[in-house]
Amino acid sequence: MKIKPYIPNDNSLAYSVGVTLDRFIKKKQDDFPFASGELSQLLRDIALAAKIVNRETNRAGLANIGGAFGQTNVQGEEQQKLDVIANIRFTRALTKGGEVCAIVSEEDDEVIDLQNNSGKYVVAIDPLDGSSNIDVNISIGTIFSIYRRVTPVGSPIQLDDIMQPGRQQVAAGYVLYGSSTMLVYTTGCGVNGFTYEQSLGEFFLSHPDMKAPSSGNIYSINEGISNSFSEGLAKYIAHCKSKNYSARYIGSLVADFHRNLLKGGIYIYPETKKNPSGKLRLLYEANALAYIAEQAGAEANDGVQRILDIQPTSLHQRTPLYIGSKVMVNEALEFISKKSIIHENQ
Ligand SMILES: O=P(O)(O)OC[C@H]1O[C@](O)(COP(=O)(O)O)[C@@H](O)[C@@H]1O
Ligand SMILES: [Mg+2]
Ligand SMILES: [Mg+2]
Repeated sequence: MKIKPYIPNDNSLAYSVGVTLDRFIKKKQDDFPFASGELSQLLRDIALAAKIVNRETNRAGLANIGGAFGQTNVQGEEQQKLDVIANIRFTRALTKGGEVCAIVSEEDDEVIDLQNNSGKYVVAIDPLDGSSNIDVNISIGTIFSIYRRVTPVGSPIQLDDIMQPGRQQVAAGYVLYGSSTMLVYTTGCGVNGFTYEQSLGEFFLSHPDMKAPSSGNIYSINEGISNSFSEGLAKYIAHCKSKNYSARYIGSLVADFHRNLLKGGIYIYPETKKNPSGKLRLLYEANALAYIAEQAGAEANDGVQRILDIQPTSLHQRTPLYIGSKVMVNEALEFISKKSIIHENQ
């Protein structure tokens, strides 16, 4: 009996489909000799829920799952049916996965204690980002942050497990339900993007080792709230216009962030009269994207400090957000800090 060594056949008839997310996670796990596989499983649980939510978003118009749910969440925002569906799907997947002890969700007033004290991880999640765009078929997303609990496994969860600054994330990412569906995440060793191949039901590595351009010519801000812009910010926006930068604003944070991460640009949601601390939420929007941004060579700031250094004090606290290409964020910060100082001295 003859035994022959396997020689990869790169015959174009059977082109390689690429690296699946599962295989990528496994390989990354092998890079960490002490890895126990729990974080890998947690990432798989998130990918599974993302596939289900992707299916729901794709058929939202058909299956009567578009539109309002008829309740408001703790932010006072009217919940969309898909907000609620996505919240159930992610919470269920994380519960069944068994790696998580607590969840902080945009759609739940309180911390969800999964009664699973053996769970090592805490997840903060925005199940459906860009809710105002659900019914008009514009890209929407999911945002997630993962922390290792700080109290001993087996003991009841404590506030310290939840109120961790963003720099303590062990993983973070987002799902973009757009013209294609992508999952982009980091575990602190760079950022990788995976595209969902619907017919195979698999995420495949499509954007390895993503790096943000250090600068760009895209600025993303809701100019409809310009009455609230500080003098410095108004000057910065005028500066962007004087440089003929392109204004791009989808109104879905994940989609605006993703575009700027690939092409170079800055996304700004400042403090406003309506939201003196900004609109976006620190624990399940800003922290995750800030971790991704920094891992891709970009930056994220609240106008004064690095987002990842903010010590959380409440579950649904908001923060101003200046995020994107390094040069552009620093330029914007210069404008806003300079103006306010001048203000004070006058
Ligand atoms: O309509 P506005 O005020 O510009 O706000 C848009 C921002 O609000 C959000 O929709 C808030 O997120 P949610 O949809 O998860 O509540 C962001 O995605 C988006 O960037
Ligand atoms: Mg959101
Ligand atoms: Mg949301």
